[in-house]
Amino acid sequence: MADQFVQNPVGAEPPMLPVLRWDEPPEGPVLVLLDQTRLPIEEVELVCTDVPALVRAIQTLAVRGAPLLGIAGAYGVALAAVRGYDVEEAVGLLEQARPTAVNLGYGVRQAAAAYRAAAEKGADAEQAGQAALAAARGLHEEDAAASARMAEHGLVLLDELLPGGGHRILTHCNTGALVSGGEGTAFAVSLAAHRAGRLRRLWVDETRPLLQGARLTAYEAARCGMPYTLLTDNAAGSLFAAGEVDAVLIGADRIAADGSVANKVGSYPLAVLAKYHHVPFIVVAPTTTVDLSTPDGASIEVEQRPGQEVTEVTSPQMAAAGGGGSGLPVAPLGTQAYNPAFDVTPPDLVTAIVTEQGALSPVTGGGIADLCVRSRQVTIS
Ligand SMILES: CSC[C@H]1O[C@H](OP(=O)(O)O)[C@H](O)[C@@H]1O
Repeated sequence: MADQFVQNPVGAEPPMLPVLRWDEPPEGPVLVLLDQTRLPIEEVELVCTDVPALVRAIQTLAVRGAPLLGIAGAYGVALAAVRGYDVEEAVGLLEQARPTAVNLGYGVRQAAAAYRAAAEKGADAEQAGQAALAAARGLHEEDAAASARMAEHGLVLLDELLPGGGHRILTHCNTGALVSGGEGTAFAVSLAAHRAGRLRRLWVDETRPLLQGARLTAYEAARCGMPYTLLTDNAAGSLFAAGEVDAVLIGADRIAADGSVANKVGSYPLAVLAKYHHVPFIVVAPTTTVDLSTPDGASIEVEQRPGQEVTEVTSPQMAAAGGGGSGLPVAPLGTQAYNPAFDVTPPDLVTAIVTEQGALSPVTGGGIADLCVRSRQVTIS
């Protein structure tokens, strides 16, 4: 099966992934997603014609990753509006679809605000729907631009922190084009290093239990012809001990006002390892991931996911092959499992946060709030 997807030669530059697009076929507007649960074996499109379908796609991680969730949420409001569904009901469903990534609520609120503003000015439903769609398209374009700027700022920081050429970068989960309107967040920095001839190795954590690293980051790195090696999450420590990691690059789902970072579970242990081994731990995220209304890490709601994701190994291909459930048990039936989707890294373990506005230390660099004021003119209460 793996030969359905052949690794590209080093240096390859494939077309952008069709991660998410708005389409208007004769039967009505739709949101078309690349179904990330089917990757890397199959590249399958998922067509959402209504908000419940999009909510299911978000909750099953067919579409995922903080910045992309914001974009999808905004398009979801537009989909409800142009198809004549209850927009306020759609806003509620979308905002609640997943709790941790602040971008989702931000994108939904941006599109909803555009819809309401148009309606208040006398626009009819179609015109107000188009206003929501324009807001979604704007968010999509802004995120693509932010991705490019984060890649630039991140590579400059890597070169400053790691003079002397080939960087060996450890990454966790997936932070590439599959989470973005552009080429991603942390992955985009690694890709920029690769394009500049300064990526010696990309160490890819598999990222149990949903394997975003093995299934998605390896897929993206292979497409781009990057020198990557997959590892089990519990092998990361031995890489640090062997001196094989020059920097850790990860994304974020929510950054609190004190610089605490919520990200895929397993990020916090990497931050502790990085601190112990004096390795830079760098978070790469757009300012839409910063939530100044969340004061600290303890205030971030961490999504708890079904224990079945831990006690079974599953894939859509297994489900399609038939049989009982879609999963292969790896624990006794009835086993209870602890399955937080994220963990929180305190600011003192974060070397730098790179956004589209630049890089700063959350502890010594003037604080994340200062960075966001410059970028989005947010008011600090
Ligand atoms: C840069 S956003 C990517 C971020 O989202 C992932 O979570 P999930 O796969 O559950 O959506 C993970 O936390 C990544 O770092």
